[in-house]
Amino acid sequence: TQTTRPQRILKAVQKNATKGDPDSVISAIDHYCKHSEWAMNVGDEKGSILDSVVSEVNPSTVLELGTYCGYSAVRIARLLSPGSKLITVEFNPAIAAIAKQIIAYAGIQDKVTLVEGSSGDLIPKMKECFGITSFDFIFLDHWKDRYVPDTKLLEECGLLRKGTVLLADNVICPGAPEYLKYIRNNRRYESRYYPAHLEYTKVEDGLEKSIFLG
Ligand SMILES: O=C(NCCCCc1cc2ccncc2s1)c1cc(-c2ccc(F)cc2)cc(O)c1O
Ligand SMILES: [Mg+2]
Repeated sequence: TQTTRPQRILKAVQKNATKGDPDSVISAIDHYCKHSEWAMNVGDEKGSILDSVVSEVNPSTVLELGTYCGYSAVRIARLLSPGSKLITVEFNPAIAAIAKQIIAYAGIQDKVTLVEGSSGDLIPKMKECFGITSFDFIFLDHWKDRYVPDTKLLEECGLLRKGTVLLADNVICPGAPEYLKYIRNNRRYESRYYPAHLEYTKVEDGLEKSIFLG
């Protein structure tokens, strides 16, 4: 019977990466998606920008919206200091099951909590469920039309603090025009665009970094 793309990505990790070595997991996924089949991981070009922003912020609490196969969760968690936590939200249970295995294979499962469900339902429960007061860093990589409502929800739930950094993937392709309009015209945020390309392609894309000013 036919396997799914996430299952094939997990197989490539198990075949080509070294257990407990996050960098080899990242390389194995990028190699597979460059040479075998495209997949919607943030990829190596935008991933390097993600790395630099995470390293600069050095966050203790991270929220990722949109786990997919766990590629960006591994990228982020491998850079976190001991005691820091990444909470990552995935909508699709079958995909979440693969991501959990890839995160475990990389050996960074102690830093990552993968939650299944929709961001709109889960964000209001973050404080009570995970004892989070606020997030230091948020990576938006889920449904592009959820970027604005979920940013507003994070504000309303008091999950942003002065200096919280939001980094949004795909603001050009597939695109998040309402998000760019919202965040760039909002005096409570200081935003900067990082031009790049859609993962594993020459198509224009980029990341929008926004600092919440309180
Ligand atoms: O849709 C994308 N990513 C979201 C997947 C949706 C997963 C979730 C939705 C949801 C809702 C509520 N709460 C939790 C979640 S988790 C996505 C798509 C492309 C792309 C680009 C060009 C193409 F031709 C075709 C696809 C590239 C990317 O980098 C992406 O991130
Ligand atoms: Mg993306």
